[in-house]
Amino acid sequence: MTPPSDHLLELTSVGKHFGGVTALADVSLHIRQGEIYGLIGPNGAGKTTLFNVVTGLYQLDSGSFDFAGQRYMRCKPHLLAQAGIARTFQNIRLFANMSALENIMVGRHPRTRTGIWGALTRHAAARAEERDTVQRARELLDYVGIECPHQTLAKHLSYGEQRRLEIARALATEPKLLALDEPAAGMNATETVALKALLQKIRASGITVLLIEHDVKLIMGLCDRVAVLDYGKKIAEGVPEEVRRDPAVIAAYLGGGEST
Ligand SMILES: Nc1ncnc2c1ncn2[C@@H]1O[C@H](COP(=O)(O)OP(=O)(O)OP(=O)(O)O)[C@@H](O)[C@H]1O
Repeated sequence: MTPPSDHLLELTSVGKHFGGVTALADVSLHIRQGEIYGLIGPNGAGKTTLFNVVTGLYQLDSGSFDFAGQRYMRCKPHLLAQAGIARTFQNIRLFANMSALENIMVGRHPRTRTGIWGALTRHAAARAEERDTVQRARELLDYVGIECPHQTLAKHLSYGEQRRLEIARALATEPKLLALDEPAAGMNATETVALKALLQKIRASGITVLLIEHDVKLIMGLCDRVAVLDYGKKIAEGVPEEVRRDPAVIAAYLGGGEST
């Protein structure tokens, strides 16, 4: 099935189980080109599992997903990265002892052409590509608002800068879809405001964003549409105001102790 042209990602009846646990049950949703799509739900609702399915870390048990008009079944993470899906993780996963610049350069890998041989023999094409990689990494550091010297080790950046560096590394892959797993987790109010502005800038540049977030204020103020998962099922979807008032959503959060 070819999705309508503005559907960048389309999940159809996706199911995923771990032994007796149903992490995703018959989940169908689509994400439109150019929107910020929020995914919320109580702890254990299946949000990260959905991310892991669409980034190839987990294989789905049933259903299908299409990305940019192509069906992906049993696809490896690096192929999905090449297809244009980039992600960050719930816990920061930077190379702590590499510089901020080098962390971003690693992210360019899916888009480089000369490969390991070229790098080892250092022929002209490989040297030109490396210059481009460094240049693009510098631009991305500026783009996400990291102002420290580029050689600063990742571990010496502030918490908010480390989170933004992860986003820069994901952007280095030139994604069509940027999937962010709780990017505001642990941020203070000032850092969250800066993150919100960055995500708006990313959307304005034409990149579609899929966002898991427990900060409901951020989700409601930022997302074009929101889906709510509960016990692996999609219980609501719509514009933020609609979803906020949905009785099933209110019940799920009150029942789950309103962790968000
Ligand atoms: N690798 C795994 N092995 C076994 N069970 C898993 C695995 N990954 C997730 N689960 C289970 O699947 C369910 C959904 O988990 P998931 O991490 O996707 O939820 P979540 O909505 O992201 O939760 P949180 O907000 O706490 O991160 C949970 O019951 C979880 O224990």
